[in-house]
Amino acid sequence: MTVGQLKLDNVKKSYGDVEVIQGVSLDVKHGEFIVFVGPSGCGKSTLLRMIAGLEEITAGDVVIDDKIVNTLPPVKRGIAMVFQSYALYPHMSVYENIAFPLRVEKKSNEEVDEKVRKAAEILHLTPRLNHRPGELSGGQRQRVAIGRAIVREPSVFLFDEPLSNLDAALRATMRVELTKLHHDLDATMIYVTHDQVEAMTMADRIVVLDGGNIAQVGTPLELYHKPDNLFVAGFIGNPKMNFIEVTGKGSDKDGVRVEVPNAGEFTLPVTPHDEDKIAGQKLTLGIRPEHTHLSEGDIALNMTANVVERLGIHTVGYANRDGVDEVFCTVQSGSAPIKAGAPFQLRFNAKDCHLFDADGKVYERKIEFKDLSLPDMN
Ligand SMILES: Nc1ncnc2c1ncn2[C@@H]1O[C@H](COP(=O)(O)OP(=O)(O)OP(=O)(O)O)[C@@H](O)[C@H]1O
Repeated sequence: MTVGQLKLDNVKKSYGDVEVIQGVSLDVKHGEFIVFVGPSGCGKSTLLRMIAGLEEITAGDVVIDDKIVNTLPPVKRGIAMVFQSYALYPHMSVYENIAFPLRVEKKSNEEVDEKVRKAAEILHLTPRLNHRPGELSGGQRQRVAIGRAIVREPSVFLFDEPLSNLDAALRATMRVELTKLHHDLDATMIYVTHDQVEAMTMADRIVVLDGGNIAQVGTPLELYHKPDNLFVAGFIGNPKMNFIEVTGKGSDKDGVRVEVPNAGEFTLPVTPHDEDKIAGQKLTLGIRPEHTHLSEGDIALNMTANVVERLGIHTVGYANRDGVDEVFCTVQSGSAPIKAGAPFQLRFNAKDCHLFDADGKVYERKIEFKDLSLPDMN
């Protein structure tokens, strides 16, 4: 049996009449780094707590290493959880904080010492073992909390927004450290965050949750380039994908014809899933900011820039479309010629567009984005 496998089989959770997890199924393989992401209230923490055994499940099964654990208490599930608040004991040394779960299990002093020192080495805490938590930085405290999880040698690590109390610079450093730790431990990790940069940079696969349902599961680049629906398209990517309401005109072998208000009719290279439901339908065109240009592109929109953010590596412009109630975002590298308050023409190509039906479901693109075929970084 391989350890570190997790399976969720149609798990549900209700509080009274409200179903906050509405039937989630997921297979996690040994060694995967899975990130649950989604807006506040979508059920990320509840799902994680159901896996941990901190929350009863209303229906379905949680299976860890081939064993249904629905009714097992947290300590018997082979998991270890790291929370946003480090929950360290202030009067104990770093050593004793890390040792704590082993002391509870009445392990011998030799075993405790071996495991604590090994964890401290992995986490670069060896020089701090005699310090109290109050003498450590936020990042170091979070590493102590992770050390306490490591010594238990769990099948699955669960993280609930572990970096959200840290400042931006420390978060970036800890992201890299956690990714390395995942690699060094070869452990299965489930990580909850509302920060999509954390999700994109750390995950092998991301689970996007929307209102207690899985909106899509995939590698970061799959979600970025092939979103299944409007929700995922709008959630993954910063700055966000631009959306324009368009009217369906029909379809042929080249794709779906749409009318873009104040710009004209264009054929987008996508495959309709329901040919009858195109003409006259309100559809949504999506275009990523980095696919917009100032000089080239089949589709041209007249805009007025309102805010220009110069970030050095690139410039982000926010603009209103003349005569249409939309705010557009564009990204250019180098020094962008658009100026706040000035009119300009924003252009993009039909081949770079995504198209979503009236229910928000994507029409499959006929052309794949190239970098989707990049080899996996792991
Ligand atoms: N004990 C509870 N009783 C009733 N409703 C609850 C309880 N715990 C959570 N909920 C509801 O369940 C839904 C999901 O909550 P959950 O904390 O899992 O969301 P989340 O995605 O982790 O959000 P956040 O990012 O804000 O932490 C929310 O609508 C919340 O109000």
